[in-house]
Amino acid sequence: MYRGRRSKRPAGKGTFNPDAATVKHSRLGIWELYEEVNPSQTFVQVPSKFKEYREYAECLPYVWRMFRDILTLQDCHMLLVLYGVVTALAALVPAVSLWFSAQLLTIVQVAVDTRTVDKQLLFRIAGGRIACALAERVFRHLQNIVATPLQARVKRFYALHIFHALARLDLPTYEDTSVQRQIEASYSRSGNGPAWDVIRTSAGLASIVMQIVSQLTVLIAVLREQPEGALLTTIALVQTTFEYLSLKHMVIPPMIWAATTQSDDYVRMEGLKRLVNNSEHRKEIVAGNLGEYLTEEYRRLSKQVGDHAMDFWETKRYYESRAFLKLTSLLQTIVGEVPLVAFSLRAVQYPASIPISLASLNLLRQTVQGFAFSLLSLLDQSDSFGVQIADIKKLYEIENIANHVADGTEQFPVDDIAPETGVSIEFRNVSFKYPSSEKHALRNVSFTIRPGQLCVIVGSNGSGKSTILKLMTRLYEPTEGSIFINGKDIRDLQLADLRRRISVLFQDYTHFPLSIKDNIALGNPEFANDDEKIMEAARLGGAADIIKELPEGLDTYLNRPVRDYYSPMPEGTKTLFGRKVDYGRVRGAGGMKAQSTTSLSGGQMQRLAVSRTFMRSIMSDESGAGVGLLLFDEPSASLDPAAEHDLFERLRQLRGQKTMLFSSHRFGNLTRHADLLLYINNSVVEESGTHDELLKKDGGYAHIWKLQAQAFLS
Ligand SMILES: Nc1ncnc2c1ncn2[C@@H]1O[C@H](COP(=O)(O)OP(=O)(O)OP(=O)(O)O)[C@@H](O)[C@H]1O
Repeated sequence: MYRGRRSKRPAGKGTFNPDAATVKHSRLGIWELYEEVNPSQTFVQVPSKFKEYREYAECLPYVWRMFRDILTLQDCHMLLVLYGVVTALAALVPAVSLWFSAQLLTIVQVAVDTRTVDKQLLFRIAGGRIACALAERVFRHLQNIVATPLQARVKRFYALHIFHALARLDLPTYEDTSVQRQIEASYSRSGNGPAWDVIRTSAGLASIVMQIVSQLTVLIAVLREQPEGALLTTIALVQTTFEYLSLKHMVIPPMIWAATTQSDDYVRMEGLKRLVNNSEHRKEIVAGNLGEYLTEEYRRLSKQVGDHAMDFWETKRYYESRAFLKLTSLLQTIVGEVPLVAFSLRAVQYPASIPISLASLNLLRQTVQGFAFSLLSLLDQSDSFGVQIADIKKLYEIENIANHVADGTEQFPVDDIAPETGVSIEFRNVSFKYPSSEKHALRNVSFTIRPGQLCVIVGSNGSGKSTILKLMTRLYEPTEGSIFINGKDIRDLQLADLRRRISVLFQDYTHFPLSIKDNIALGNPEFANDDEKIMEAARLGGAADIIKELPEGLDTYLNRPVRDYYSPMPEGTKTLFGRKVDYGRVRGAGGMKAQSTTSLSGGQMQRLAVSRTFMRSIMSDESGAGVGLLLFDEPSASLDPAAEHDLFERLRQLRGQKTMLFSSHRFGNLTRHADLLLYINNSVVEESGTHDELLKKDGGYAHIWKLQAQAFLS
């Protein structure tokens, strides 16, 4: 029941502590369930409800804005009106149908009293009832027909809105958990988008109100002629309310809860299951001859855990089904029989009214049940409607999320500097901690790189090399100290200008889920359609030969974001729609992981990433954007020695007067030719100077250099 259903309201600020006194702990098999007991949920507290409604009221201007925005979309004006009209017509049908039922009842009553039937009237009324049933179907169908294009347009509009809001977020903002939650809320709970949810629920609420008013009108007319009406209505209302409440009690989970398992055996069992199901481990299972051992272990653990080896949802369902025979469900069964008992007692009291009361009983029960459910679901829907309109507020607010890294105001470069000239960089007492960490990644770092210099940062894993590069591009702000580029504090420069002057290849570069062409072209989108330039960048990055060998060349998707769908194919089918048939996906149906990527080696992927950097650094000169600083974080980590040599040669030839900075563990050609070496250890720059100077110093750099040199000599 919890599955796929988010809590009614997303958790707000604060923390959840499973050990707190307000948290109820229960053990379900191997699972420990912790539920926050919120007193305001058990008893409806008027002041808090009031506050809730006030909060919802604050969201109404956003809903108004939403409707205004939707009305500007193509044809949505007309579609919205049509949707409203069809919904209203559909809402009136039950009342008309009820009126016909009452007429039928009258005919039966007259027939009992007078033993005559007005046949014409009877047929007219029967026809009316059939027409009502048909009309209801037709209106629902029309509602769907109108809703489809309307929903598609609304969804498309807000998908773009969210896309834009997300695309402009910087790294620390995007990683911020409160921002993540806000983004999550702007997608809707139902998957249709919050805007469509609000339109549908508004129409639903209006429809319920119309149904209630129209049915009530007919009901009053019917009851006026029935002596037992008031009693039977009350009984039916009580019964329906009771059913509804016990259903609601079962369905709505507490808002905050968490479950975990302490069973190490179960955790290990699941681990083993994944190990054999996931194709990426297959090599090691086979080479390590692990098949038998794994089966034996799985058998042993499975026996140990026994019938409790169920995932959380299964366990939860099992325990819920055990609680079926609760007092409330027994009471519900008894209350269900009350109307018949009451009717029997009345029949004993007034035997003459038996036939007509029986008919009234059915009519009333049906109507009142429908009526009461409408009324109660109105209350329920108005609750979720509140949550939905609150989501609309969040949907609009995501466009106002302020980036943590504030934009500067100064243009860069100023006119007197030629775009192709390298820049100078100075770190002055820079310290930095990642937002999610208490530990310093850099501590009081100071150094200066002059224009056009080649600087190499060396140091062990985790010493802070990549962090220096991230701070230069202002992905993060220093916690203390300042960074200057051409003597200007980078915080004062316009971010777009600063980043245009820098080309960076991160160590943890990623391959975008786009074509190879896009992957390279996004280095400089200005030339996104210039295949010649893209291939030139690929050649410089050492990827041209790889691309030529791919059947789809530049248009190859390494990881296609949209998959093809097909049944298991006859064995001879090797390609479909011009692509290799992915048998992994067929295995996927059996729980195996699907492989849908064209695999390239780590080195080949790195060549593609380097090509993107070339696209940016070399091609941008022609566009006048002028990259003045090239940053490379371990650009050759996955390259073979020949490829590494070629890459550095090309970079040396092409860099001109640009300032270039590498981070590396490898000592060799690069460090020997560097104008400046920064030896960083444990977040601190311990040594700086040229290769010869640092060797003379005989410190940490010299020590590691000798270690690596020894490896070659011995
Ligand atoms: N996004 C992050 N959030 C929190 N801590 C981080 C993050 N990235 C890096 N760190 C931490 O900051 C420190 C410096 O990391 P950095 O990536 O700069 O090291 P590095 O010298 O480039 O290492 P390597 O040679 O392994 O690439 C490390 O202790 C690392 O664990």
